[in-house]
Amino acid sequence: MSDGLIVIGASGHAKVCIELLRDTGQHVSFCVGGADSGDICLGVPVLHGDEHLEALARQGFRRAFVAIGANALRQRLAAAVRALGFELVNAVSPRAMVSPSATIGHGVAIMAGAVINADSSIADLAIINTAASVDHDGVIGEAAHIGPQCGLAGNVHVGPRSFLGIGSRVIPGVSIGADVVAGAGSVIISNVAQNARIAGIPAKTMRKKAP
Ligand SMILES: CC(=O)SCCNC(=O)CCNC(=O)[C@H](O)C(C)(C)COP(=O)(O)OP(=O)(O)OC[C@H]1O[C@@H](n2cnc3c(N)ncnc32)[C@H](O)[C@@H]1OP(=O)(O)O
Repeated sequence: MSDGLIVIGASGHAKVCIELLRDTGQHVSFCVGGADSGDICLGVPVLHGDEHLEALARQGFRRAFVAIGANALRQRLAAAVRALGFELVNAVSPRAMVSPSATIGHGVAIMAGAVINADSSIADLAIINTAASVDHDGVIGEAAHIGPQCGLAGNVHVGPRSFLGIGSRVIPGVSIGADVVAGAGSVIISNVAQNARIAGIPAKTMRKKAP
């Protein structure tokens, strides 16, 4: 069995995650990217195509991290990787502040400067991006992405696969459904239904594009 770690993805998000993993003393052996990925990602050799995962599992690799920004795709790939027998590790910056009473799932990324406060829960595959904060009793759903510099007040719930764009703000007690997209700088002051696309101050449903 190999101690080395496989990162799925070879993009900008993967670069940040590779550095987080290195910061915690972990060695990334290979990235698995798409056909159009480069050959090297931050010094890590890139294999092209998901079919390489099966071969890596046969070679004894057992630990993986899915570094894909797109939420639904990250969730699908994680299921495939787990089915091959890989364990999903976390990439948590030593420069993040994670409360000892918070619960953190598997395959989670928490970037530098992020703060996760008391009794919060961060589900599998969530991303808490650079300098974002999740205050007390927050609940972040599976494969959700809290963008850089977002500020979530206490008791905010974010559903699975939802994305809050950079610099969004959420007042206390708000519940955001699954698969929501909130534009950069949204100020969210009331509950949001699943699949909604919202933006603005205060955040409102975005106009549909003309066909
Ligand atoms: C480390 C990292 O990089 S992590 C990644 C962080 N990424 C982000 O934060 C991205 C956030 N993305 C956004 O805010 C995008 O604008 C989205 C997803 C909300 C919308 O993107 P699109 O679907 O392409 O919408 P589009 O650009 O066509 O805009 C549609 C309308 O919404 C408006 N709009 C778009 N974004 C916003 C916003 N954040 N706030 C207010 N209005 C907005 C546009 O002005 C446009 O208005 P109009 O119809 O009156 O002209």
